[in-house]
Amino acid sequence: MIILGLTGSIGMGKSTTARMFAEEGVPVHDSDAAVHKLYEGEAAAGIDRLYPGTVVEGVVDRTKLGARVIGNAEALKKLEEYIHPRVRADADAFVKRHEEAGTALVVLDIPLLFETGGTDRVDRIAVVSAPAEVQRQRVLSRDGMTEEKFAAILSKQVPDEEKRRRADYVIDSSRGLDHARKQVREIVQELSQI
Ligand SMILES: CC(C)(COP(=O)(O)OP(=O)(O)OC[C@H]1O[C@@H](n2cnc3c(N)ncnc32)[C@H](O)[C@@H]1O)[C@@H](O)C(=O)NCCC(=O)NCCS
Ligand SMILES: Nc1ncnc2c1ncn2[C@@H]1O[C@H](COP(=O)(O)OP(=O)(O)OP(=O)(O)O)[C@@H](O)[C@H]1O
Repeated sequence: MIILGLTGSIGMGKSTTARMFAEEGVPVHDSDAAVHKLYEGEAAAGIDRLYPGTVVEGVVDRTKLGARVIGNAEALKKLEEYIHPRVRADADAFVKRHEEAGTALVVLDIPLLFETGGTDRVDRIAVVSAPAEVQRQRVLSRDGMTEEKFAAILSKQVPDEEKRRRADYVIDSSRGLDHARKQVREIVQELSQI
């Protein structure tokens, strides 16, 4: 089985591209969705202990938690130490399930693939990318996003240029959905033949 790691910096179009892989019939594990799921259940009590006041009615409030950790290196590190091993376990179980089922290709959608040393867990890497100006416009048009928040997040991410350099495939999301879908299809075709 081939494990393709899919990643990209904030606003590069990673989630949109992950959906395209799923539409091609490739099983996709979404790290961010795993975080959401954990925040809605298992991890809520632990997060409430670490960051009192960020859990509302048993569910982690991401805006409240984000306000505590974005731009605060120590707090973010503590959160990562708590949540990343749990997300990794979820992804490992997904891989094991598909290995046992004889699946040929799976995608691990990991926003922080490079930042968290996840590159060893995948066979190939696809990076979703777009020019910095496109990224900036996309991100700043989101509700609740500010220049400061954007800068704080970017400073925690491996630069796009380095990601592109270290990738096996670079998917350009700045030339429309059809263009990206074509690239996704080509990758799926190539990797399904291995
Ligand atoms: C800080 C939190 C609560 C903010 O939630 P919110 O829904 O507002 O934002 P969202 O998750 O969509 O993230 C926005 C952008 O920040 C980036 N980002 C999130 N966490 C991190 C991090 N630890 N380091 C660098 N970038 C990060 C994401 O990749 C994304 O591009 C949330 O991102 C979180 O719990 N982060 C820690 C877990 C994590 O590392 N997740 C990302 C990979 S699984
Ligand atoms: N191939 C594409 N063509 C046109 N627009 C795109 C393409 N891919 C993504 N977009 C647009 O870019 C924006 C960001 O995309 P998306 O939410 O997939 O990014 P992301 O990388 O997952 O973001 P984050 O890491 O912040 O969660 C969205 O508005 C989406 O519609």
